[in-house]
Amino acid sequence: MSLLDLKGVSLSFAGSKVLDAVDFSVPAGRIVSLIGPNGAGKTSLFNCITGFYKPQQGSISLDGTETLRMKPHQVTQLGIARTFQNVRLFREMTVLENVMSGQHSRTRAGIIDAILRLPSQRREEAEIRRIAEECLSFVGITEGWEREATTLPYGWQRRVEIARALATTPRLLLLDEPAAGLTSGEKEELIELIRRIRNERDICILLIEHDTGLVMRLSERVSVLDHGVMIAEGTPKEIQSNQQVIEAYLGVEEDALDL
Ligand SMILES: Nc1ncnc2c1ncn2[C@@H]1O[C@H](COP(=O)(O)OP(=O)(O)OP(=O)(O)O)[C@@H](O)[C@H]1O
Repeated sequence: MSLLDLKGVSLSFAGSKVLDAVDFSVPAGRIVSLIGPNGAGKTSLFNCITGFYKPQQGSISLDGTETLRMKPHQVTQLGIARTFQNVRLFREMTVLENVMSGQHSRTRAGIIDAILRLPSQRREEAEIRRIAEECLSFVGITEGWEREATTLPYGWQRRVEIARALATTPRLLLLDEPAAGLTSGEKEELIELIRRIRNERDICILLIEHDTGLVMRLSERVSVLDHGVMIAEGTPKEIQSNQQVIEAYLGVEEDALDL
C-alpha cells in the first residue's frame, strides 16, 4: 500500500514545463530515493508535495487524503515534513528554539492563552520543549542546545534540521540532498540515522540525493526523473542496469551511477 501517491502531476512556469504528468508513489514503511540530473525537477516535485508549489494538473494524496489544495502548514499537520537543499535554520535562534519552532503548526493554545500565559499554554510549551529535546537527542545532539544554531559545524546544522522536521511527528520525511557537503564519516552516520528514523519511529523516507553510491546502499526503491518526466522506478539494482537511466546520466557526471 502507498503512503504517498502522485498521479498525472504537471507543473509549468511561464509556459515552460517543469513536471510532465508525473506518476509516483512511496510505499508505506519504505526508504525511497528520487534521483535525476540537475534541473530534472526533483526539488520542484518536493515543493508540490509540501504544498509550496501548486501543480496545474494532477492529484497528490497522503494515505488517501488529497493534499493538492492544502496550504503548506496544513500539509505539515497532515504528516509531511522536509529538510532543504541548503540548510535553512533560523538565525539568532538557539539550537533548541529552532527545533521547537518546527512544532509551531501543531500548537493548539490560542492567542488569548498566549497573551495571558494560561496554564494550558504553559503545559503546551513544556511539551513542545520536551519533544524538541527528545528529537535532538535522537539525532545525536546531546549538548550545545543553547548555542546559536547557525554557529554549529555544518554537519551538525544538518542534524538540527532533521530534528526540527522530526519534531512535527511526520509520517513521511522528505530530505533534499541530506548528504551534500558532508564528509565520508558524516555520510556513514547519516545512513545510520535515516535507517533509525524509519525503523524506530516508523517514518517513511523520501530523499533526493546526488551521491548515487549512498542512494544505492540506503534505498529500497529508486525513482528517476529526467526533464520533468519519471523515466524509471525500481530496486537499486534494476535502476543501475536500466538503459534509459544510464543514457539520462551520460555526459552529465562520469561514473554517475557507480557503474
Ligand atoms: N519558482 C520557479 N520559477 C521558475 N522556474 C522554476 C521555479 N522553480 C523551479 N523552476 C525551474 O524548474 C526546473 C527544475 O528545477 P528543480 O530545482 O526542481 O530541479 P532539480 O532536479 O531539483 O535540480 P538540482 O538537482 O540541480 O537541484 C529548472 O529549470 C528551474 O529553473
